Amino acid sequence: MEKPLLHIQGLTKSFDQSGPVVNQVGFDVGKNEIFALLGPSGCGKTTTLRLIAGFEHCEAGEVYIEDELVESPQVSLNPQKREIGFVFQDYALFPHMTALENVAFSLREVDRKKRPVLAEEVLCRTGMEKYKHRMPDELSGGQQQRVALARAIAPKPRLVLMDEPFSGLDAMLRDSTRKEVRAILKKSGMSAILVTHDQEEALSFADRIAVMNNGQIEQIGTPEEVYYHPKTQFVAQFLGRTNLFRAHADGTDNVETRLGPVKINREAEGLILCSIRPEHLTLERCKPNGKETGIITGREFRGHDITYHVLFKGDKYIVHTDNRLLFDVDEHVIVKPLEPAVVLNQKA
Ligand SMILES: Nc1ncnc2c1ncn2[C@@H]1O[C@H](COP(=O)(O)OP(=O)(O)OP(=O)(O)O)[C@@H](O)[C@H]1O
Repeated sequence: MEKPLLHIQGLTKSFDQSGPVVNQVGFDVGKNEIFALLGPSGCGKTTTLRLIAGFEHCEAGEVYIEDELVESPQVSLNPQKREIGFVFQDYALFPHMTALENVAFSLREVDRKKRPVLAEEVLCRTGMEKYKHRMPDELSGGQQQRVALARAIAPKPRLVLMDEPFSGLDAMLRDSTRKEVRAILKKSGMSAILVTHDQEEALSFADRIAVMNNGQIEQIGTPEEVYYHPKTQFVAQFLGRTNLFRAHADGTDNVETRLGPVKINREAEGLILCSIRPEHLTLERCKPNGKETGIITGREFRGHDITYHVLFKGDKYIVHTDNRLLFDVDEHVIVKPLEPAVVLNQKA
């Protein structure tokens, strides 16, 4: 495998006696890779980003950029020397400078005369050349964010760090800006780390995701891996809706459950906790048969798909179907798995 651009191991940081807020964090980011740190508020994402940037100092662990040690308890390379670009939630553009001046300002290392030409070229790449003479308050949120991105990538940093860059935008603009920013980063061959608490954003924006909880990484994988093959209950629940159930496994990849026999994604033994996504279950209409049938207790119609809430043999299930499977509340159904359930790791 090609050497990673960024390598982090055992990174640990505490602010006070209450224990580490970043605890033994380790991951790699490849060249041209977009990586996301995803987790709930307060789990340590921003602190991890600030440690990479050099705005905080760690008490244990190491950060390497292109094999250069930039952060450890003994080493703390000046943030400017790390060659990192930043994009924050509040854009942080200088209000008294035009878009072009904002971008040119980031090119302090470049000969003064060449700055406007280079700045214009980068604004062009982010589709903002038309607005180059506008002041930040004459631009929409999405446009300001694209100028902020142009400013971050203009000096050709080794890595771009983005902290909740889209959360100030409304839903429609957020989607389109996200797509554009991803395309710009990919076209420029940049590596980036996105910090977000929004799972949909991480799933659609990143090549790989690290799911963080309580200062630690619970799982690293592609969007498909973390969504469809969560390793822990936290990852299963944080990445979207899911159905959890316990079962006794007998060393095979089949378990007997109240749904009947269910396939699991690996051989297991003993009491196990499993997760199955709502879209991996389906419903079949049936005649009422006492406790053997389920009943639809609720439905959420969302146009292209429908989510049903089902009570089946005393357990509640969420089942997600396309809009051709129509049931009414109180109808009798049975719940059937379409895909194997995922066996979760359980903490001892
Ligand atoms: N300068 C600081 N001094 C003391 N505690 C801090 C400091 N910065 C962060 N913390 C604490 O560290 C923990 C992790 O914060 P951090 O900002 O890294 O989390 P986060 O996952 O980015 O959350 P959010 O999405 O809310 O920003 C929190 O409990 C926070 O209160």
